[in-house]
Amino acid sequence: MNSSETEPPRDAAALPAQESRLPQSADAVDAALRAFAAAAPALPLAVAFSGGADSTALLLACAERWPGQVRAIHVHHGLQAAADGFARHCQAVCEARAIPLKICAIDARKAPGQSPEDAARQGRYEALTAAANSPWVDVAGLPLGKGVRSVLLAQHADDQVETLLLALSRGAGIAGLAAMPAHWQRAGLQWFRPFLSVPGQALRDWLLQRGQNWVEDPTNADPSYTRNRIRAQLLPVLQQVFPQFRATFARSSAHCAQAAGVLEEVAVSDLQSVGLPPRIAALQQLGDARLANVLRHWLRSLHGTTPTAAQLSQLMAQIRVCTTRGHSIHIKVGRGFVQRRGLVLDWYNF
Ligand SMILES: Nc1ncnc2c1ncn2[C@@H]1O[C@H](COP(=O)(O)OP(=O)(O)OP(=O)(O)O)[C@@H](O)[C@H]1O
Repeated sequence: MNSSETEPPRDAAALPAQESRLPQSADAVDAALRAFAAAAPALPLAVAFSGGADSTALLLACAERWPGQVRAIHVHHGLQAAADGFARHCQAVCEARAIPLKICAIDARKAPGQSPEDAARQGRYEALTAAANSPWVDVAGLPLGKGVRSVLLAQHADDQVETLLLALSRGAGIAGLAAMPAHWQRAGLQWFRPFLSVPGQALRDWLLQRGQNWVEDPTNADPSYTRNRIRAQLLPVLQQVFPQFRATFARSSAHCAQAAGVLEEVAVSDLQSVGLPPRIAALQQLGDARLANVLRHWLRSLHGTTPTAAQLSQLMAQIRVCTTRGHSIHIKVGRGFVQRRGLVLDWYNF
């Protein structure tokens, strides 16, 4: 969810006629949940519950499938006036179904150089991790034991397409075009996105079928966010020109995810051979693509920084011409500098 003013929860009964149609696409929700259940996620699980349509559908679908094994975590960003209303809505949904809920208030102020969305996302992951890992009580306040083992996020097929288009617009490489993973592990938890194959409209249809309301984040309609412009302007055109775009774009992202895995393996092995810190003579033995790959990996995995395309190509050019003892290298890269120290490259920042 992004920011700003409030809107009352939407009631299925009060929706305009055209939104009340119930196409077969709601079946996509059940199919996705069946596929997710077949992967036997570790229980109990928690759904990251914003109160919006997507996570409301995920929470209810999971609660139906795993009664008594599902919890909800709502992060109160405090960023917009509507935040109290979102939290109240989450409370009401969970109380009605006896789903244990934790509401975590965070102060998602951005650090210098960070976007407000990144600050909110980072704060949200930290809060979700802490809430998931700490003890739970049921709705009557009785202990339910230690933390949950899996956390579920409700991003869907349209979100995945938006992520891919945003990556393309930045000129991202293979790892960026892989878009969002459906499963990963972090901080002792399994994280899942079970709805990545489900169109956003199917989730809304599924909720309407059940007469379940949700909160509409007013910032989702704010055209100053690129993601919102993609949703409002680009996706309808894609739908007309490439009706299967959700599935085919997802397939491309899956190919990229696989290729990114191979590149990572090659980078790990090349970094082992060039050594730490990387030896210049060993780097010079690599072809351009592998040199770029291993330098990116070195900078990201060891120094937590990503070079721009221009910085990387400048660094590579310097490595190539570094053939004399007196040749110095000192280049701004990401959040720091790469410099030559004798036979090796060093990275430092202030
Ligand atoms: N305030 C929040 N508290 C808990 N989980 C959240 C919160 N905001 C987002 N999430 C989780 O992260 C996912 C992606 O968030 P994003 O902001 O992209 O979507 P959203 O518009 O909030 O989705 P939804 O329709 O579920 O509200 C959500 O589907 C939800 O699972």
